[in-house]
Amino acid sequence: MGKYSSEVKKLSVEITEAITESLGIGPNYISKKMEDGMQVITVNCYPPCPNPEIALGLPPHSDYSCLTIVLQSCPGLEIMHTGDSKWKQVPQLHGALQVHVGDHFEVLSNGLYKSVVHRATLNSDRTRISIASLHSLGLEEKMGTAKELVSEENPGRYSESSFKDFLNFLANNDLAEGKSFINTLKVDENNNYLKLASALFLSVNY
Ligand SMILES: O=C(O)CCC(=O)C(=O)O
Ligand SMILES: [Fe+2]
Repeated sequence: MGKYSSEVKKLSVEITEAITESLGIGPNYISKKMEDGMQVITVNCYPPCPNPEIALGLPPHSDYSCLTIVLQSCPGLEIMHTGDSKWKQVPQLHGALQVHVGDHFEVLSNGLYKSVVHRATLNSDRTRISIASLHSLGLEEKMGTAKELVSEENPGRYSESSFKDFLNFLANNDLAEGKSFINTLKVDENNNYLKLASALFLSVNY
């Protein structure tokens, strides 16, 4: 398990570098912070369920992390397809890892990367085990939107937050009731329109 954790940690830093490079802010934008950041590993065990269609292993949620790497023993992980809002099963490929973007990369990228809503379903005949490795900045380190991705025409859409802020959210909200951390970070769209309108108004007058 120790070897697995350190290998997925290295992988998370490499993926982080590819993501920030794809955003045009360079591969080293937060790679050091991720290297020094938090890694939380959850080992989930879902026993068989005689009526899997009326129960869930884990309710729909997105992870607070920057990114999450999942290894599953058999199918069960489903992701919400943003195009048609339908659940899609993540196929079981021997030894394959599922990587999904978490809330903090949605914030960093100002919404260019979307946090993946996912859930775990149950099987009728077998126990399912999954190992999820969640990678983020340090416990109290705030993740905000990269200032390079914010402009007057494209205002910041999220307020900053840390892993600790998420833990406080979790202490007061039930994910099973559909409460979503990322929704609490979204800056009021109307507020942004007002800012944009007043900026345009000022520049017209100027
Ligand atoms: O069991 C799974 O495949 C998903 C686990 C998960 O979403 C989590 O631990 O956050
Ligand atoms: Fe998750």
